[in-house]
Amino acid sequence: MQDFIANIDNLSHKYSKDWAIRNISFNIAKKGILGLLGSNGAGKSTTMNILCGVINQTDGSAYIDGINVRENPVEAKKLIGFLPQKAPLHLELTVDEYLIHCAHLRSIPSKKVTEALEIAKQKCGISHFSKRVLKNLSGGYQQRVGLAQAIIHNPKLVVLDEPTNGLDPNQIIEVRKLIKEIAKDRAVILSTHILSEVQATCDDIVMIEHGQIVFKDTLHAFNNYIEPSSLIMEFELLPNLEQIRDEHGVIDVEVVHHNKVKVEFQPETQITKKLIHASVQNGWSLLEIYLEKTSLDSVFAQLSNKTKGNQESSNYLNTP
Ligand SMILES: Nc1ncnc2c1ncn2[C@@H]1O[C@H](COP(=O)(O)OP(=O)(O)OP(=O)(O)O)[C@@H](O)[C@H]1O
Repeated sequence: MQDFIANIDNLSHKYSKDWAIRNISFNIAKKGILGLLGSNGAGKSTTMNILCGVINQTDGSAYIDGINVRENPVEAKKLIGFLPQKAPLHLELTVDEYLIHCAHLRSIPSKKVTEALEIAKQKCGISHFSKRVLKNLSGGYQQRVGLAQAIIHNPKLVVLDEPTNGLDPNQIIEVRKLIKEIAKDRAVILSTHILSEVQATCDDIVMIEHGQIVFKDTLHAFNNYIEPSSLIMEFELLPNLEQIRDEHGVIDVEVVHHNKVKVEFQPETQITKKLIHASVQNGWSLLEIYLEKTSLDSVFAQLSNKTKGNQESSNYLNTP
C-alpha cells in the first residue's frame, strides 16, 4: 500500500435502483497526475465524491493513505483537497477573505494562516489579485482560486473534477500548467471527458464507461492502444482507388467527400510516407493528407473490442 496515496477497492454505488458505478478498483500513485477519463454520465463524479467523502458508497472501500474514508472521514479528509465541478467560491469575497475562510475551515492554526495563504496564492499565480473581489475575476482566475483552496492545507491528494470545464483555450493551457506544478510534490486525480486533456496532462489513466473500468495503465500504454488507424487524403482529381488499396498496409479506402478519401491502415506501416511517395510516383495531385483525430467514442469502441479479444490482459477490464 505504501507506494500509493489512495486505494479504491471494488467501489459500487447506486443512487436509486440503477448502478452508477460497479466494482471500480484502482490505485493513485503518491506523485503525478491520474486522469479519470469517461464520457458524460460514465461515473467519474460519483467515484470522486465517494473518494472525497461527499457521498457514501453502496459497496466497496476507498482509502487515503491507508485511512478508510467511510469509517474515518474526518482524518481522511484532512489529506484531501477537492475542487468539485463547480468551484465552491463565495463570489462577494476578495481572494484573501475567501482563502482565509477556507484556511479556517481546514483548521489551519491561526498563526499559520498567513503563511499557508501566501504559499497557496504564490503557487496558483494569484498573489497580485489578493484584494480583488472574486466575481470580478475571469473564469480562469476564479479556477486558480478554486485550486488555491484545494491546496491551502498542503494535502497529499488533490481531487479535481473537470478542472478546465468552461475555460477558454488560453485559460485551459494556463490551468493545465498549474495542475502539473501542483502535482510535482503530491498526487492529483482529475476527471475529464476530454481525451486531449488526459493526453496533455496525465501520467496514468483510468477510463470508465457505464460505471465500469475499461482501461487502466500509463498514458504511454494508452497512447499505444489508440494510435490512429485512418487518414484522410484530398486530391485535385480522384485517383483510381484500387491503386491506393494496393499499397502495402492499406486495409480499405472509401470516398468521404468529392475528392476526399478515408484510408484505413494497419499500424506500424509508415503509411503516410508510403502514400505520399505513391502520390508523387503516380501523379495523383495530392492536396492534403492527415491522420484522423481519435474521438473518445472511437477510443471506447477500440478498447471495448480489445477487451473482448484480451480478456486475460490486465490493462482492459470489465470487472477488475
Ligand atoms: N444524485 C443523483 N441521483 C440519481 N442519479 C445520479 C445522481 N448523480 C449521478 N447520477 C447518475 O449516475 C450516473 C453517473 O453519473 P456521474 O455524475 O458520476 O457521471 P460523470 O462521469 O461524472 O458525468 P458528468 O461528466 O456528466 O458529470 C449517471 O447515469 C447519472 O445520471
